[in-house]
Amino acid sequence: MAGFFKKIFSFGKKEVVEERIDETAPLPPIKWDALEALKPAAEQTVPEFLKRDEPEAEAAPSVEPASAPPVEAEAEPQPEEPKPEPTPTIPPAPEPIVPSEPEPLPEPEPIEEPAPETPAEPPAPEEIPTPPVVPEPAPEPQPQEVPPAPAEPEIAPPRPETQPEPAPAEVPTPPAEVPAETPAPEIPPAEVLPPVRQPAPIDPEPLRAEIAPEIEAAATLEPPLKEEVAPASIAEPVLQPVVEPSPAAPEPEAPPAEIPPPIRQPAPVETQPVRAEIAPEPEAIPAPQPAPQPKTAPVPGKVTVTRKVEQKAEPQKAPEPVQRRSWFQRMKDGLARSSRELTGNIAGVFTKRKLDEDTLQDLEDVLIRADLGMETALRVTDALAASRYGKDVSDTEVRAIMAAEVEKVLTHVAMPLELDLSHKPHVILVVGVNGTGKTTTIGKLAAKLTDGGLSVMLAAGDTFRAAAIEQLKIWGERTKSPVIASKLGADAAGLAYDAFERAREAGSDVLIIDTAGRLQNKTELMAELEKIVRVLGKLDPEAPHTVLQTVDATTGQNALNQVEIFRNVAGVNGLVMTKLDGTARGGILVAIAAKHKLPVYFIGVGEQVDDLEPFSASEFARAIAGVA
Ligand SMILES: Nc1nc2c(ncn2[C@@H]2O[C@H](COP(=O)(O)OP(=O)(O)OP(=O)(O)O)[C@@H](O)[C@H]2O)c(=O)[nH]1
Repeated sequence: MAGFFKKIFSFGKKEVVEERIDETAPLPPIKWDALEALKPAAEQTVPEFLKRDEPEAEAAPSVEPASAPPVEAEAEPQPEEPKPEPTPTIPPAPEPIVPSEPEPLPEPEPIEEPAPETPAEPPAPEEIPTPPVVPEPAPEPQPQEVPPAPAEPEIAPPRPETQPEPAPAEVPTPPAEVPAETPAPEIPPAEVLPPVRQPAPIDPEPLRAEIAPEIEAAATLEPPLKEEVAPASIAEPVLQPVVEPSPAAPEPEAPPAEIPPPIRQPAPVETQPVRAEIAPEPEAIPAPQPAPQPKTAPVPGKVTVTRKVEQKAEPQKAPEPVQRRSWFQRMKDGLARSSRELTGNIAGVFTKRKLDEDTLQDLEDVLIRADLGMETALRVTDALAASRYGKDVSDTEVRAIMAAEVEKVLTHVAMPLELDLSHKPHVILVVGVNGTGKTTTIGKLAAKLTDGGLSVMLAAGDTFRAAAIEQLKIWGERTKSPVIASKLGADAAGLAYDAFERAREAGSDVLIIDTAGRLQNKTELMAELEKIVRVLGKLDPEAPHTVLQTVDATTGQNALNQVEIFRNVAGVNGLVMTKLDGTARGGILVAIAAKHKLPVYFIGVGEQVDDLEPFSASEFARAIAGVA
């Protein structure tokens, strides 16, 4: 078999190459040496080729080195010696190539060499260069081979030469063509040939498959290079499209397997629509195309901007009007806990019971536990007994009587804050235990005053806490009111004095002075407050004109003591009940009012600037009694 193969290959090449070889006659001797040195065992076959090559031309030897090795490889490679043999064939190849025409042959050889080295599938990338090499020899032999009918079989030999080398297993394929002449023994290889030839183009296919996205572009180039030349010529064009659509590179993995086959046929049509789709879709596919994104930035930019604008505009405008509630409703909601507890207990006392001493005592206990105070509790029970004693009484009737009596108590303290603007400025000193809402109340009040057209100046008299100073500055910014502050730990009285002068110089209508509320050191606190009042009196004997104390409604009965202390030390002449929202002890306001009879100017039911409202005895009484 090996002998036949060699002869056939040599003949086919001889005929084709003879005319070319005439130009390079000196090469024959070189082949002798190379062949002999390379394969001593193949000397038997070598002489045959040599005899024929010498007379006809150099082309024969050039063909032989390529064909000879495979022939031997066939006999030996089948056992497993293909690896050592391909290497010897390589050196002779360059020598015959030296002439000029055989150059195409040596080129495919070096290219094929890497292929056998990587017999596995990975050689795919290496096979890519092979196709480009094939076209070079192809055009040349074609003119020569075309005239004879065997042009195709002749073209095949060069390919089998290239093919057997890339895959040692395919080495027998070249002989497959031989069977064409000897059909009987070679039938199996003949069948093998077609698949073998196809695999050669198939090898580049996997490469295309990997570069699936680019294959489309390559397909456009295929039409001119249809048939066999396609793979060789495709190699170069494939690289070009690969570079261009590289952004689509990430996608090839999944689609390539399916795409490759159909892509070749509709190649020209597919490439265009694909590009067209990519162009308009940069928005939807921004991730896969990192580079083009910045170029298409305007589109996503517009989208994001519109979304942000809508989101900001809608939520801000929509909820605001919805949250707007009447002051009474907000106060009622704030006192809901206090009211529920109180009314619930009242209902429990008067369920299916006639009003007697026991029920009156139980009601008195309920009102006292609700922080309304002893005085207010007695007022309610006395009023109820006077009209309903010995009769069935519903909790609704009890709550109505309670609301009326509470209102009577609060009416005397529910007074509006009056500012004597004959004083420039009208000085408001705000005192109270720390955490009761002094600074917050100052901010809320400043907002009301500035909204009313008054000029306000703020003084950060709580020099013990940096946070208090900063908090007041924030309120100053909100209300556009200047804030006079000093270093941390500075003398509060000195600051108050300076602020008074500054406000007077500025012509401010109102000066609101914040103070510390450290009850931990009562003596020191008292001394500080007394000093502030004394210093302010030096500038204006009537200053401070208003001394507001903030009372935290959540503190319960302790608020009574706090008012007692600050009233005596700082001369408190007005109250602001804070944190009435969410507390169950709102009744303390009634107790404070009944005991101290101090004006309650405002109540706070929240932390927002609008959560400070003038105190209304009727509304508060109805709210806490649960009367609509
Ligand atoms: N829920 C509610 N919280 C309030 C109210 N008034 C004030 N607060 C909050 O109570 C906390 C204390 O308020 P401040 O204004 O710092 O009290 P302060 O008396 O100045 O405290 P010091 O600076 O430590 O003396 C803050 O978190 C306020 O937001 C109110 O009416 N309702």
